[in-house]
Amino acid sequence: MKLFSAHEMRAADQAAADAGIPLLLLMEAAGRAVADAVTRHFAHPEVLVLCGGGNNGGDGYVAARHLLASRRVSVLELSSAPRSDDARTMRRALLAHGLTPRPLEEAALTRALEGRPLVVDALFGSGLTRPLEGEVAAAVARVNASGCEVLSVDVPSGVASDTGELLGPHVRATRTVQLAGAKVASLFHPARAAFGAAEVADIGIPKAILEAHASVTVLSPDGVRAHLPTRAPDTHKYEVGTLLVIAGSATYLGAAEMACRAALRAGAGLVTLASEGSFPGTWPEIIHERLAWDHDPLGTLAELGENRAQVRLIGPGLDRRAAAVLPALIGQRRVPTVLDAGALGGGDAWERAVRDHGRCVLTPHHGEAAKLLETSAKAVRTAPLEAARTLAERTGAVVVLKGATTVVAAPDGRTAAHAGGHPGMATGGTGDVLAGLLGAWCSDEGALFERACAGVVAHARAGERAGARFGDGLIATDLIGAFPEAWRELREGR
Ligand SMILES: NC(=O)C1=CN([C@@H]2O[C@H](COP(=O)(O)OP(=O)(O)OC[C@H]3O[C@@H](n4cnc5c(N)ncnc54)[C@H](OP(=O)(O)O)[C@@H]3O)[C@@H](O)[C@H]2O)[C@@H](O)CC1
Ligand SMILES: Nc1ncnc2c1ncn2[C@@H]1O[C@H](COP(=O)(O)OP(=O)(O)O)[C@@H](O)[C@H]1O
Ligand SMILES: [K+]
Repeated sequence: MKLFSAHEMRAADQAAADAGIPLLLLMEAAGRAVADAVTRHFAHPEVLVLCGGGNNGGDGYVAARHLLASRRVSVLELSSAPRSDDARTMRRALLAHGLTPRPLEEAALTRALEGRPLVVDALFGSGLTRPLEGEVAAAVARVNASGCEVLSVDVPSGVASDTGELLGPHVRATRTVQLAGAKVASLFHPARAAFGAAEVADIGIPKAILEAHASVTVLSPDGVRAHLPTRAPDTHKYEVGTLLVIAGSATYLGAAEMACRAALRAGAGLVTLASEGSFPGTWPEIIHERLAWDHDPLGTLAELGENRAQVRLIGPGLDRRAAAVLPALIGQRRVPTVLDAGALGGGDAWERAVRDHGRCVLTPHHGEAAKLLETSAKAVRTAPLEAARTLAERTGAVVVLKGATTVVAAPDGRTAAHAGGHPGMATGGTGDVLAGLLGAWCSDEGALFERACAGVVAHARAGERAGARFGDGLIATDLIGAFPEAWRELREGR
């Protein structure tokens, strides 16, 4: 599935029109899809349709017409007459069926809501350009306070479709029927919550046109299945990918250990942890190479054979003293390299090293991305797709921008987003687990973007499984425990 900005959707509409499918046809299909969703999901005998002055309102008139056959329907419209020819045409068609819209005024709305109808919200869609205010904002507040169930058309009115940030007053929908494709706001919090259950309706724009106009893929288990690592029956440990983890410090040795354990559970052939200090060794499978950050760490690491470091992960719980050698460390081996946490150093030399390397995967959370982009975490949260793309373009690396919705961006512009997981994952160490499993899965250097996408979905699935068991009290190691089953489910299409 693809994710659309308002601009991309308008361009797709235009391309459809140029190809011979006029907007009026799309609007008819849109309104029909909304009426079908009402029939499928709601049993209310009474439906109140609220129509705005744009094409979103046009969809509302169509839905009202189709619902007349099975429900008691009333329509309240914003006092401004429909602006587009298409919406006007649909309004006339409704009149021809004997239903006359009435003005959306306070008294009329209050009366209509008393009958506890299903409300179809067709006030504003992707054309919203500013926060709702005055009478419209008051009407939306009244709908929200009524306790009535609401089905929004395309976007809950008042939500700006291109960002997860909320502009101002908005409808809180029970369900939203998005037209032709998912909207950016439906994937990112806090706007995502306003959509309720979100679905996408096909309104007859040819698939090729939709594909050509969308730049972001919504990740799904089905979408990443082809990129899950598989192994031949006669393989050996040096063939499936060995991982060198350069991580840990006196305080954060646990981060390094969790990354190593996750990598082993994700199928790494051999995992070597290079860190200073003694390592508890509770997982005897992890090989420990001692290094001293003050005594030629690069020399120590250089002595490790090539076959022990087909992929590197640098960063979880990394000792602060590593910062001084970070650019040289990144450049030391040309193998796929995941840079997490302490290895997301930033600065000119770091950025040059990452760009020159050319096979890096960066896994910042919003705060780390803000530091790398020299902006605020709020700016990253407002435009995470743009932030991930900019960072990927600047560094030439695949960027995994972590959050409740995670964005994956490749330097060539491919972008994907995933909204899975569980709120319980907001706990220390879950990022280390992701870093470890990406380390295990990024052995295919020709498919770093695809493998990163698969890793993000599998990590989120493990979080969902652990969340179902432990709720908000899940801890990072629970994810490692849940990972094998999550991986199996994805492989088997469950
Ligand atoms: N391919 C598809 O997906 C298809 C989509 N279709 C449908 O079209 C919808 C987009 O339609 P749209 O462009 O006419 O915009 P829509 O949201 O109805 O109206 C907004 C209008 O109101 C105005 N306005 C903005 N903000 C405001 C505010 N705060 N307070 C007051 N006024 C405000 C603004 O005008 P302005 O005042 O800024 O000049 C604007 O013109 C889309 O969501 C979907 O439902 C289908 O019909 C066909 C195929
Ligand atoms: N509310 C949430 N819903 C889903 N996933 C989440 C949520 N909060 C955090 N995550 C995921 O948990 C991980 C947290 O990573 P990070 O912030 O680096 O934690 P740490 O550094 O403590 O390991 C990321 O993969 C992120 O996508
Ligand atoms: K709407």
